[in-house]
Amino acid sequence: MKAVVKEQTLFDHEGDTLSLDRDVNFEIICEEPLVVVLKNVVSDEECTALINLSKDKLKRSKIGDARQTDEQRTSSSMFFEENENDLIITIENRISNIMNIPIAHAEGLQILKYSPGQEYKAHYDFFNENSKAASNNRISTMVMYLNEVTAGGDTYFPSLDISVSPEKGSAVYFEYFYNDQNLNNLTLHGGAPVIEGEKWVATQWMRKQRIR
Ligand SMILES: O=C(O)CCC(=O)C(=O)O
Ligand SMILES: [Fe+2]
Repeated sequence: MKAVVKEQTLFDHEGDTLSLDRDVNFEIICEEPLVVVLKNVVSDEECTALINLSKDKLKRSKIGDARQTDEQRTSSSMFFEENENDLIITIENRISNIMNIPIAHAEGLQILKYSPGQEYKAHYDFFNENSKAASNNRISTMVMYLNEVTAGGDTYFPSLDISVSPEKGSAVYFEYFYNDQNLNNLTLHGGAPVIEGEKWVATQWMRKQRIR
């Protein structure tokens, strides 16, 4: 019989609560690759502030090394600068604690807005091994939901048969820094089309090495 050896994970928290500047509750919904749903990550006030600070700066989202627009991703988005303001500093520090990765490895926080019919088709967050960006590749993601979506907009993982419904202040975390590339590939995921209402999310991507 082949022994099942579990790989080490980045998210290394025990129990079901993280006592940070607020109490964040979490539940592991897949062990390998690790997928975690977290509640109470972002307060109502922070959700509102993130939306208000970004709404006049949104542009049609781009993807890939060439930064082109594509039907793959029809949302609008923007990035905050690192340490852009006190709110961003507070949230980045909380995220860094949750993701268990120093803030120096964090890309700027991205805000995404989807209107009805808009989606982000299934994709990997890590860069293709042949791309330039892969030399300091992404290793983990946390998607935070900033509003209540009336209908649709789930984050889905087709290879894992998992789907997470957006809930204001909650988040989904996953990582893809496994030695076994099959595990990384299982983190294929997408944002399902919004059916009614808007969907606002903040995405944090972490890199293997520092980028700031
Ligand atoms: O909108 C979602 O549910 C997923 C977003 C996402 O996959 C990303 O920002 O990389
Ligand atoms: Fe993604």
